Amino acid sequence: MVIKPRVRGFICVTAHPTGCEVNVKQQIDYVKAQGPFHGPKRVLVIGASTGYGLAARISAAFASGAATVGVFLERPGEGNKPGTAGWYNSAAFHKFAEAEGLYASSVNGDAFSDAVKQQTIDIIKRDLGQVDLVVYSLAAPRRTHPKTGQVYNSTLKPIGKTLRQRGLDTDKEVIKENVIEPATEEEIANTVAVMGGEDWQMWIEALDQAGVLADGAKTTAFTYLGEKITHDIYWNGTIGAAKKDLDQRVLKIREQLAARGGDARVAVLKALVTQASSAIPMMPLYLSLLFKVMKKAGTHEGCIEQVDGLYRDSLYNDHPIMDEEGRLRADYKELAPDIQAEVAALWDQVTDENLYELTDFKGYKSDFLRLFGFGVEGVDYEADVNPEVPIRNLTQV
Ligand SMILES: NC(=O)c1ccc[n+]([C@@H]2O[C@H](COP(=O)([O-])OP(=O)(O)OC[C@H]3O[C@@H](n4cnc5c(N)ncnc54)[C@H](O)[C@@H]3O)[C@@H](O)[C@H]2O)c1
Repeated sequence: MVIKPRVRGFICVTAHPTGCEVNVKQQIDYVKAQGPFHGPKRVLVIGASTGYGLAARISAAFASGAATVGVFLERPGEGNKPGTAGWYNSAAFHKFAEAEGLYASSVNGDAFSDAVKQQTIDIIKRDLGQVDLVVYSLAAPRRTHPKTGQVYNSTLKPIGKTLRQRGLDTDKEVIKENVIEPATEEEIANTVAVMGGEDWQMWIEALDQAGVLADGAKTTAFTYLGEKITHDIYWNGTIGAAKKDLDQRVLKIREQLAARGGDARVAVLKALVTQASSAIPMMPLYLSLLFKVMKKAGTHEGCIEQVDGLYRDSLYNDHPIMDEEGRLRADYKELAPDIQAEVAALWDQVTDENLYELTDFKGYKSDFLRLFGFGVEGVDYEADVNPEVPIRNLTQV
């Protein structure tokens, strides 16, 4: 069948297998071009199919030669219905890894569940014995608590005040004002339950108890801090409350791993177009402006540059880039004062008419479509493709 993009708000409901494969290949080529680094050899990535988690898996495998186990929640193509981008990315990852003799195994299922944790532990025990790095890169809208069965939904709302903020309607391509009412206490708690650190901690505890964490094992979970422009909706909002929970929980996890020479760190990454971030109000406008300013400054980076840099400059570097809170920082180019000042100065000047001139909305849209394998150079989108693409060595839970 011929697969075309079908965009519904901040999601594209179709994905292109060939485009996704080329995207993965380009990321592999990027990390190889940086040369090998002395990193982890056995890696578990939770949230490994798209965005930052996929980049973490690619860099570990193709630049550090690691065997990888990936956990994700994706849907395969069936009949005339395309699968999700994360499915096709993972199929491509497995194919390229196998071609180079790199071990890869994946688990498709709910990472919050006990069943997926157990299955992952069984695979590690059977095939790798232990892992020396666990990357936690989940971004999920809801979580079923494994012990109580309670379902929590996360929200993206300010805390303590109504937020009126400019934003971009990406469908109609017009500037609009978003008015978002403050979150209730329950909404805050629910968002922390989904995107906070409890599940990360549960993973590390389960892995440790099962004896599959090697001596010296490290773990990292990703966060975003941002600057003034994004603070109301992000750092000081519901999602920020969840991210602050990571900062608390990491202390306990660090203590646990440090006892055997390991370490746990929250890593701060820059804002980018991913399936998770496009759902955040005002992010499309912020990102369009940020891309414009960072591209002009020559400091623009994507997921793979960020994460590959995080490994080399911090996670596997004797002199990591670390802030006073003990977080690893890969976001410093975004937060550079001149970059933020320019974005802030342009913020109120953007209109429907000058959108394409003042901002890099063109780049935003193209990055968004690329997430789903569309608009990728060299791909023939008129050609027939089979939406059913198998992932080798996949365990379905
Ligand atoms: N995108 C950004 O701008 C940005 C910036 C800084 C930090 N981060 C952080 O990076 C992390 C990853 O975000 P992303 O933007 O790469 O997101 P993403 O949407 O691209 O990836 C999310 C991953 O989680 C998996 N997933 C979701 N629900 C799952 C479930 N129930 N069980 C198993 N897997 C599940 C998906 O399959 C996918 O692999 C998040 O913690 C996010 O807050 C993102």
